[in-house]
Amino acid sequence: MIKLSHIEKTYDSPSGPVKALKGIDLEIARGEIYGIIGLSGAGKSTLVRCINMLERPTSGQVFVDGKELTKMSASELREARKDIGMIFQHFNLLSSATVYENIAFPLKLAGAAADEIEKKVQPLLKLVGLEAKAHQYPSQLSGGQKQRVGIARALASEPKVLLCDEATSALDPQTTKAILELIRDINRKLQLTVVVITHEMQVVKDICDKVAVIDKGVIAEQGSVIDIFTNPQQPITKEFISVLLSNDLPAAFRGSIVSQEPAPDAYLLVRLTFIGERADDPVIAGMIRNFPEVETTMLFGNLDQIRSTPFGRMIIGLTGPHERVQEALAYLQAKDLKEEVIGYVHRHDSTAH
Ligand SMILES: Nc1ncnc2c1ncn2[C@@H]1O[C@H](COP(=O)(O)OP(=O)(O)OP(=O)(O)O)[C@@H](O)[C@H]1O
Repeated sequence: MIKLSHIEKTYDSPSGPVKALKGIDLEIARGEIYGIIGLSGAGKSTLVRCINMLERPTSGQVFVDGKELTKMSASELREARKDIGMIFQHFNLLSSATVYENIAFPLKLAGAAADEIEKKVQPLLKLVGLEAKAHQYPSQLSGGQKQRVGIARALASEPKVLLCDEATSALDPQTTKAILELIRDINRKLQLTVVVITHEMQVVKDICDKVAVIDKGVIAEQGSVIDIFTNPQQPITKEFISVLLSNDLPAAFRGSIVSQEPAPDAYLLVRLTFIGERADDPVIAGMIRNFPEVETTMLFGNLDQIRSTPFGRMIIGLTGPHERVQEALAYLQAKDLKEEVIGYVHRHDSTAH
């Protein structure tokens, strides 16, 4: 649905050229919700603005729905942009217009008649849950309601693509959840392709099917959200994920020295990640049964979900004869899960006294 081919964007600034995008290749399939995550200044806004040509790339090609936007004339582009709706962090509503008028605005601009506008705006008001607010002004609305107006307005021209530029960054966590749910609902109902620009991994986790991590104008890593979450490759990706997944040691071990060498009475700490149906597998029970000489302590565990895929994380501690502990570890390694050896650590909490 969207194809970016070697996009570069260089801005001229008083202090010299700024290379905001340095060769971006990206493909987004129809109906997908695609996240683009990056730190401030990474180039996210530039990238999303290149998709609808609000910003013209310095070089490279942009295709939306098979049409190359980068070679269109201004009038062709105006037409093509009807396929691309956009919502913004600060909503960008007309303060002197009512909710109804804001939603109707793009239709009015396109020269639609009042009865045609009415026919389109009413269902949109219903879709975003603002029927009762049609005649209020933006100043009378909450942030979440303002973004609902932004979404309805973006959908008025029946686009195939919705671009969301930090659309929930100005909202509290609860309102963010509700708006993300609405976007996903719309994605399903209208088969809309959605691009979500964000600096928050939680947003990616809650709504996106795929994600690209952008860093200093290049794509550092991209893939399905579940793969990126469970097997991040780049340090920047790991950093984004670490905000959501605590990599702290369990309290009883925090502050202790982690060694890769076995030591008497030390626990071998192992972090396990279970994905999908494997999340229910009785792997630990099997290990305990097979290695009765190894004492297994469950130190941390949580079960989460990414889209509809269960995703479990656990830290266990193994103690016992060195050989047996190594065999137990090998047993885990042979199983279909991700394991990461943290190292040998001594407990320092009260239970050790
Ligand atoms: N109009 C402009 N003129 C000059 N430089 C610009 C312009 N717009 C953006 N830049 C620069 O391009 C780089 C990428 O900016 P961009 O706004 O795309 O990043 P971003 O990831 O969206 O960041 P943020 O989340 O802070 O908005 C930055 O170094 C920025 O300073």
